[in-house]
Amino acid sequence: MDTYTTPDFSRTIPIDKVGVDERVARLNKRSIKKESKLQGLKLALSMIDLTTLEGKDSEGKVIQMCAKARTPYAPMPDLPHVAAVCVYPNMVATAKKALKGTGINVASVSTAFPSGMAPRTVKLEDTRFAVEQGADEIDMVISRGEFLKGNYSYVFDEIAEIKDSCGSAHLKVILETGELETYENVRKASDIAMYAGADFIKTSTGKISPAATQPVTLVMLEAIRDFYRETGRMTGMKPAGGIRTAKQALQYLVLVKETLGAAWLTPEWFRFGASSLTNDLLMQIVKQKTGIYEGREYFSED
Ligand SMILES: O=C[C@H](O)COP(=O)(O)O
Repeated sequence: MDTYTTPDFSRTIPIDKVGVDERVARLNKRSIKKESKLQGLKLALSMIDLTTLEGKDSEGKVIQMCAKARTPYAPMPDLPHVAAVCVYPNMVATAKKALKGTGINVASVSTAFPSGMAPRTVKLEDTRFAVEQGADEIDMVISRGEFLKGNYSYVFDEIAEIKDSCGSAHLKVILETGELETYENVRKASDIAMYAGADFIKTSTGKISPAATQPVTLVMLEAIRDFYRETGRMTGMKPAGGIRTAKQALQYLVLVKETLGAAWLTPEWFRFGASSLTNDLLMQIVKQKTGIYEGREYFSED
């Protein structure tokens, strides 16, 4: 039984913005040596939620993306597969079928993604539909308008209700940090999501700018660390949107290791939400293994 008490969310935890930015800059200076770099690149590949969230998505595109998810680069069949594919609810069944027996999860966005501007009943139905279609993971958005009005109990209750409707599917809660205005709000939204039952907290939908940034991710990682100290419960982290290069991915892994420790450096606890990071990781992996840079044309579209 849980023995912790839910905090008073009207209290604001101050964040030292300069300190956060300086810590990120300092950690970005770490250089990663050859063998650890290869390991880091493969690890990052295994942590990707390979994503397509376009209004023009088709079954064909999703099937193609699932093939890439299973075998990121055919000439190196020993490379890890990605962690999950992330799609709209009406593409879940297609992805589930294409990934049968692979161990790759299907994540579905939900709750009137990306805006979240729909009644609660619609959001619950959206979630139940995705779960019925076979989603292993649900990526919901918080109600940013209610949050910014200070209606924290609304945001908390909504997350808790969506969590209930997920059944055994894991719940990722998207804060859409680019709309939250301050680091203090990012911290508060992280805490609300975790105390309401989030399995993961996620930065962004990828639909508005700025999407994931390293300072915002650090604020969220520190919230996860403090929540773990308080409750003993681990929560996963997913930066998403705008992460396109292997260099960025390795920098994120350093942030995780230094803030939460090695226990979080697995696909169970850390993901990258990305539509086009895979090929840059593959190019760098090939470079590390062979010394040769293959051109982008050698890698299939994500
Ligand atoms: O959750 C993932 C994002 O929607 C993907 O964003 P991206 O296209 O900038 O990689």
